[in-house]
Amino acid sequence: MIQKMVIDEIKLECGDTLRQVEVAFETSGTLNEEKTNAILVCHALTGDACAVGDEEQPGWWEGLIGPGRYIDTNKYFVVTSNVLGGCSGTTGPASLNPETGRPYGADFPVVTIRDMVQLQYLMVKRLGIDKLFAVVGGSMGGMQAYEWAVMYPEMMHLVLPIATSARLSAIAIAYNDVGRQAILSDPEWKRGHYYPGKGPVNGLSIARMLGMITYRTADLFEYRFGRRLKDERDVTQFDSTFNIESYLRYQGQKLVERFDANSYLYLLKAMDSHDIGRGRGGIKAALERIQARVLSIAISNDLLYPADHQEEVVEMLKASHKEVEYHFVESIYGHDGFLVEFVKIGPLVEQFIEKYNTGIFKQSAASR
Ligand SMILES: CC(=O)SCCNC(=O)CCNC(=O)[C@H](O)C(C)(C)COP(=O)(O)OP(=O)(O)OC[C@H]1O[C@@H](n2cnc3c(N)ncnc32)[C@H](O)[C@@H]1OP(=O)(O)O
Ligand SMILES: N[C@@H](CCO)C(=O)O
Repeated sequence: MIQKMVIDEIKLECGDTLRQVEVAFETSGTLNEEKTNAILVCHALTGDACAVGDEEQPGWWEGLIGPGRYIDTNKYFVVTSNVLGGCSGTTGPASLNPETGRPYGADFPVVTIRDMVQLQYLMVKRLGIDKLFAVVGGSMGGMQAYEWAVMYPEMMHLVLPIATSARLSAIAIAYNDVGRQAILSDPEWKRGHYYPGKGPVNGLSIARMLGMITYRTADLFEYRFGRRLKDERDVTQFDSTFNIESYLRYQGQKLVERFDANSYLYLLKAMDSHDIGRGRGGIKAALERIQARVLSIAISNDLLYPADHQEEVVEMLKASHKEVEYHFVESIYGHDGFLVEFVKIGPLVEQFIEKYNTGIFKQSAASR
């Protein structure tokens, strides 16, 4: 079940201060008496706080987390929150600005991955947790996991960045900008002040279509759709549609129904700004701060977060004598493998966290 808390204020990297910040979060499992069994899960671009879910709403990582699953909620207390700037319960551009009583729209301040993590830190502290057992996340969630380990090195024992990197690649920034331009050039964007209207749904839908191409692979599309047409029309007809086109359009429409275009723009910007070395003397210097043991997982054919970028970070961690484990997972999905390949990723996550849990936390009687 999704809960809410309000954080009085947060000072952002851009210099602005946000007040009365709402945070939507989900908890699963039981926090032990010593408050040592908490795992924070960070979500990707269009994710939300519903990672584990319940009977009413499936969670986007329910294949990985739950009772008796790879991250076992009979043992661990799992917390997930919607990110700052999001549109699923946490304060974002569609929220009411307490100073004007109107939605922020494009007046919402620029937020970074570091700002998201700072808000999560305030939430975790409010929950009475002084040290997390682990922080885990995929994609933009993995960016947050890296930032957690750098910003609050004493706050966790383990960090598990998956399908991500320490800095956003040029190709990912490039794709982000095409998505952004699709939204900005939609006349319904109205300079970001389109509420209570639906806003630039066409632009957002096109941005998602492009996004989906980057989250998957050519092999997957070839295997699933090939050159099959959606209906019996001949390919020489102007309005003939290939199955892959119909699939992408469907995915575009589906996102429009659950996501706010301004949030999409702000989260893309946050991803673009992601570089753990920014203002810290470079990535290697930033990694020096990390105290947690690291499990890094890369996925084959990840167009946005190529394995060699992740391997580069792993080598830097090793050179700094950090404890780090690295795995390369083969997947026809490419980047989105982190949302699908539970049978491959799950055992790696489980073995890593179970290897270190002895002595770090004692299972409370209630959770045995
Ligand atoms: C970490 C995060 O927070 S990210 C947020 C996670 N995102 C979500 O949970 C929502 C987005 N969902 C997804 O990205 C995917 O569903 C995943 C990754 C969870 C699973 O991927 P897949 O099993 O490959 O699903 P896929 O991408 O093929 O989509 C299937 C949908 O496409 C539809 N579809 C398939 N082929 C076609 C076609 N030719 N034409 C139109 N629609 C099609 C299916 O009917 C199905 O519809 P439904 O979603 O309404 O049931
Ligand atoms: N499917 C993921 C891709 C970005 O990691 C999402 O929609 O957030």
